Amino acid sequence: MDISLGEAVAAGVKLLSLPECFSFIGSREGEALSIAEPLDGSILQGYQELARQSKIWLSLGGFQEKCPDGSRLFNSHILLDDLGTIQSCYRKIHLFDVDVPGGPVLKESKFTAAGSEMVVANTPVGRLGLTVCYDLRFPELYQRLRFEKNAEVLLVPSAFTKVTGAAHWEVLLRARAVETQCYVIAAAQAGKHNEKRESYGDAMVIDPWGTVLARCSDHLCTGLAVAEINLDALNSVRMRMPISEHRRYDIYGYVQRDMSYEKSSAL
Ligand SMILES: O=C(O)CNC(=O)[C@H](CS)NC(=O)CCC(=O)C(=O)O
Repeated sequence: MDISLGEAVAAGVKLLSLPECFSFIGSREGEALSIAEPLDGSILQGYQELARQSKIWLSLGGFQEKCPDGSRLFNSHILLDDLGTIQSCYRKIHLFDVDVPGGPVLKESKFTAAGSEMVVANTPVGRLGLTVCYDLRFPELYQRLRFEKNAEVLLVPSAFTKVTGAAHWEVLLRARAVETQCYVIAAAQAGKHNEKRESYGDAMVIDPWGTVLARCSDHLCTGLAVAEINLDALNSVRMRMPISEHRRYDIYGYVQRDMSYEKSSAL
């Protein structure tokens, strides 16, 4: 963490995104619940201090946030500003209860409670839409973040399984970027964590045309993918192909334009 943070600061990075399980990845069932803390606990305070010292925004995907009654956790994506203040907290709404073909059987809902709200936040790199990992498979969420809440940059911090990552990771991320005309920033866990868990890796940043601008393609190691978010380029893509105007809101029904979110964006 310190190494990548130092590298990021040296590279002039304004916002650094860390993957799901950035502070802890469990090897035994229920372990995550035993280390879970509320948002004002010491784990997050440490990251707040790092953000403050480094004057950098941090997107912390997949924090094990203890629910108020202590019985479960939320899989939370927290956004810290460059003063270390918590700006937003998104709680993962789709839980991964899946028997992965040729991979593990995972039942996230056993210890995790699902969130129920979409979250966007204005930052120096544009208006962010916060999501986590398995959410990536549910395009309605991204459609609403873009067409209802006017997101410009979609964040998908993840710990994709090796099997599903190899089959679906890049195609899903690029599809979300193209169909929303948003930047996509997808931080990713990589490599073998323990006997049972292995993550696919391949963190990447994608532009609104679907081009992969930067990636950590060595699946076995950690690293930093750095790219520029250019909102002029984003607006040019949107103006030339105005899908937000061509959308048949009248037919879809479930995706309504909320004009209060129309105004952008970068702080
Ligand atoms: O349990 C933890 O420690 C942290 N949470 C995760 O790793 C989550 C839930 S098990 N993983 C995913 O959502 C993988 C999705 C995925 O791989 C896919 O959609 O293909």
